[in-house]
Amino acid sequence: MRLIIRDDALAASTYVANYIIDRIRAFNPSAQHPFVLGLPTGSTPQGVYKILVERYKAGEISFEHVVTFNMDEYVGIPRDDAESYHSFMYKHFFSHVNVDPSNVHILDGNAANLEAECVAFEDAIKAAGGIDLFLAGIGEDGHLAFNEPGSSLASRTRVKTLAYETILANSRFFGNDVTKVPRMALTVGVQTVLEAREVVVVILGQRKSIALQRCVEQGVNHMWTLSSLQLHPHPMIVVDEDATLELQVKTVKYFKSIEKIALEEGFEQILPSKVRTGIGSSVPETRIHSLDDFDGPDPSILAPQPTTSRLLRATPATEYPIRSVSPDLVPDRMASRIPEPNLSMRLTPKPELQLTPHNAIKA
Ligand SMILES: N[C@@H]1[C@@H](O)[C@H](O)[C@@H](COP(=O)(O)O)O[C@@H]1O
Repeated sequence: MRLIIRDDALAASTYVANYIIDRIRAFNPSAQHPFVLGLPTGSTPQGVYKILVERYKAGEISFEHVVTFNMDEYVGIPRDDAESYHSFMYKHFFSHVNVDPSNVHILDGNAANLEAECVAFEDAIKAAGGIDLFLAGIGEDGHLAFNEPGSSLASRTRVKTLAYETILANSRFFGNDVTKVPRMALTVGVQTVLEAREVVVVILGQRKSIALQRCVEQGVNHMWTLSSLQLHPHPMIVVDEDATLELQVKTVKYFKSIEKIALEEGFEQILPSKVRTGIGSSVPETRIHSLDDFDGPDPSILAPQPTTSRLLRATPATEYPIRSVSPDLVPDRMASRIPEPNLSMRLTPKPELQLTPHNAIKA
């Protein structure tokens, strides 16, 4: 995991926007081989969207061949409601850049069959070749998308009941009236996020600092679903100083030193090589089970998915660049490292030559 710490929200957002732009440019997307970007909503990513829009307007990046998948959407509020995630995305991003509307995928929280909508969303991700970079934010309880505490770490896109804390936190967008906040949402699952080739999470402000601490310094735990990122091969969390308030000083120092050394060595992040190089490289075969694959008696029950990414497993491990080869540890006995003693230098004389009271009298 990489944890990038910047002084403030603007610096953190700038880092993330530049990072996404660099990735898209390096990928060199085309209509046949578009860059697939997962996107979040919330107040946190607004700074990133603002910078992406500015850079687009300055002619520095094009989203023409970028396919997008949004993480989540409320159930039951009209698509054109000011607080729907459809409205959010068009207001903050899509209406300002050259994303092709047919490349935009946002879950429909008003679909007649919500479960079928979720299955179709997973299928659309699969058809697009999987997500290249999933950008995300988190809730104060460490939720990723709407994967609330207790969500299965093997979950996929589904209907989710919102935790009361989330309803309370999001009521600020609904005139601070908790009764106006939708109780349900459609959300990608934890496993859907983990299958992206790269995951970048932005965390800003003191109110997210406990969640960051739980997810970075403690173990993988379904009560803090962001912690599942520890299972991903290429996760990056970008934070401002305030978000680090609950971290140990040594954790902060460690991640800062890692970034410094990486920069000195001339690289920022090593990625799976072939899958990242865009045009000309083959996209690994994606095998994600869907309801169609299930031929048992009850199609609503899917076999548990493994926690490791099928997409990433599709790429042979040898295609991942290796930073350095660490020599194997050969266990040895400490004694073999100690030179043979020089007997003439012994501090304790030979016992037989030692003058004891007994042989002193004899002498
Ligand atoms: N479903 C979204 C999450 O994807 C988002 O990360 C979270 C935090 O939002 P904010 O950035 O406003 O704190 O809000 C909602 O719960």
